[in-house]
Amino acid sequence: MWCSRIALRRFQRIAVTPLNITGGLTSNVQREMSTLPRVYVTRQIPPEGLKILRESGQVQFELWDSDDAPVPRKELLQKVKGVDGLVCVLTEKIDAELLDAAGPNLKVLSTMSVGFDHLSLDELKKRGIRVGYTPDVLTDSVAELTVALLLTTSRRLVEATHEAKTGGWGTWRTLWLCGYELANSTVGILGLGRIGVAIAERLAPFKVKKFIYTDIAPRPELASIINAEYVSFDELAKQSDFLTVCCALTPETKEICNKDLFSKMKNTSIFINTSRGGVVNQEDLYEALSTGQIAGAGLDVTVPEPLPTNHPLFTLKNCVILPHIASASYTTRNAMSALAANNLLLGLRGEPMIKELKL
Ligand SMILES: O=CC(=O)O
Repeated sequence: MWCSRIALRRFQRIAVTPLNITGGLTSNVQREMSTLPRVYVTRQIPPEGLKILRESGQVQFELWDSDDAPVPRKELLQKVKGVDGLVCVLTEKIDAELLDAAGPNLKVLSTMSVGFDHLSLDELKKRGIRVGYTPDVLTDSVAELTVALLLTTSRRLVEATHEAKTGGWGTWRTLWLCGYELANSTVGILGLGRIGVAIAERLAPFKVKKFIYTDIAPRPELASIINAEYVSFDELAKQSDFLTVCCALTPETKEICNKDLFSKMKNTSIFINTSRGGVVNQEDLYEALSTGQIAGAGLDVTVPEPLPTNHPLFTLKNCVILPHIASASYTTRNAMSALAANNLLLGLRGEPMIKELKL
């Protein structure tokens, strides 16, 4: 608790608004600044990124000075008019309408996310807009959270704390709140990338027997790090005791986890998703969980977000739902904001970004 208070205070000290940037400057400096590239930042991003933008002397920026709610679409469409650069987060849909509103000055988009399903890549490419994103810096945090969610789900921790708090804890019982253990299990990874490898590395000490994965094609270099075997999609479903989804959301992976997959899984298996909600058909998942087709699911991502509190998935004891927090550690979110800021500045200078999407 003390830790989060200190972090919050630090955040409040460093955070700047557009007013702080220009406030107190001489009119000469203000005139000079008005020739700098204009940037709109769609969220109050963590302090490291703001500091980099502010101290760069390279841009003038304005931001939606809140982290509580996304900038309303109407305001966003107004604010992006004529900007040279845009820093966004994953709640902003960057589509043809927005890019048209921004106009031809927009040269660089920098998203503070590893996922890019909120971006219309074709539209960005058509307009020659370069795109930065934030992979790698969040890998550890996402892998840690995935392991936490997996254990929470498989060992029924939410149910257990609820029982303890609400009087359900009677005598010690032999099969009460039993779950499934990682020792001697097969862990399947759907979409093997940096994050899948990092998850497997963390799970291996739990004495997992075997790692398997599927992807568009084998990825031997990554697989060799964790000694994972490439299998078909069907085999992944059939063999996995724990199936963790790590793929990006693309037209090809949309709702790839549906009744076809769930019907092939063991009724003792646990399904975990920390990638994007759109890869799952939630009605099929509800069916699989409520009929006992699979044992449990842990989801950090859903469609929509936030998931309405009256959504049927919330009624299931064997479904643990988190509010999209996989990368939510102070270190990681600051690193993401710094990378997003640096990508933007490099892009605006016409230099290679640290992490740039190939369009
Ligand atoms: O989900 C989080 C991200 O894409 O960074």
